[in-house]
Amino acid sequence: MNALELLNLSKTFGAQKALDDVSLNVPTGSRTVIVGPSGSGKTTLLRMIAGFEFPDRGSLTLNGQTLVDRTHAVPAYQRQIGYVPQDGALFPHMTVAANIGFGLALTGAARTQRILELMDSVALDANMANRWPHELSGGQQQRVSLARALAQQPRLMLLDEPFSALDTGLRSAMRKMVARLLEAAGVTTILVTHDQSEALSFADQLAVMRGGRLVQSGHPMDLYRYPNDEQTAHFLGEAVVLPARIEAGWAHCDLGQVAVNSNGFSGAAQIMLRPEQLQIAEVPTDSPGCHATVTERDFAGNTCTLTVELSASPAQDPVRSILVRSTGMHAPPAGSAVQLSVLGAAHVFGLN
Ligand SMILES: Nc1ncnc2c1ncn2[C@@H]1O[C@H](COP(=O)(O)OP(=O)(O)OP(=O)(O)O)[C@@H](O)[C@H]1O
Repeated sequence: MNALELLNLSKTFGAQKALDDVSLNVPTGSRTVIVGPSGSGKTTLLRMIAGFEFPDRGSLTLNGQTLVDRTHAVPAYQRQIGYVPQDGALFPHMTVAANIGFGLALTGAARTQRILELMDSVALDANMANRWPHELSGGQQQRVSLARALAQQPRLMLLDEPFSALDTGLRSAMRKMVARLLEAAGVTTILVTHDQSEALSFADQLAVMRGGRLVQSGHPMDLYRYPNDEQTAHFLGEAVVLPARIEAGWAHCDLGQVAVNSNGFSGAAQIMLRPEQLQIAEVPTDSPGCHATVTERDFAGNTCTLTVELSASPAQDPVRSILVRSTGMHAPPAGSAVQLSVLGAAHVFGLN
């Protein structure tokens, strides 16, 4: 069942089209991530769901209740939607406890008890209750902001780049903690980010935006493996894109013959492989197979990205340089003669 249904939403600011006919269903209890480059319309969409922005066209329904359509709009404060903005937006003149309890109807001991429960749920120590926002780290401020939003028992939680101010280690720990917490609370969540690895790891539904349009949505693994177009492929990770001739389930390209899921299609096409689908072996150059030379080694600890130059390219317009991922410790150095083989099938653009 869908918690939220967005239908044909459009919004223009002056001459700038911020949202262009966006439709999306958000299943109940899911974690949907909206990802896209800067200016693609993510925040506008989130603010529209929250009720801070109104569409020129389209409608928005939450748990069967129409929040916005041509005839009416439910104001933000009546929507029961939690919103955690990028900077946490804590009230600077209120303590942690007062921030979290801001909208709570409870009083006395019951109020204190509920605030402590909420602090506990976001892993904040009870002795922080009387601190001021400026006495907290970025991660702690985010957790207070989240606890404040959870206190309202929202029907939907909106998170706008909530981890962007945190350093890499804390960011991934916070992401896991928030995912666990929202799952345990059964709250349907929409998170906005421009960070593709964050999007892939947090989402069970991923929606990719570009230029105000929603270009693709689905399970993150499906979008990573089967992107609709080259731009989405590159946005979600490194991609090796090659021209090919497809015939009987095989792509004939600069890597030789590569398996594809072509659904009976034959003809010219662009194919895509992720660098981790390419295996590299150091071999003498006279053995059969696809030969290449390592031209660059980019060491990043546990992984290493190699740029390799193909030795012989049968295509008229050869793709000479491609990326391959290898384990950091055993990656051959620049200048090594190597042989490439492909793991699994390549994706053919234009067939999904
Ligand atoms: N209030 C506004 N007035 C005028 N233009 C706006 C307004 N809000 C957004 N825009 C424009 O609409 C487009 C979409 O902006 P939006 O903030 O939704 O993008 P975004 O994907 O969230 O970007 P970022 O990742 O940089 O936050 C941009 O071109 C932006 O300049």
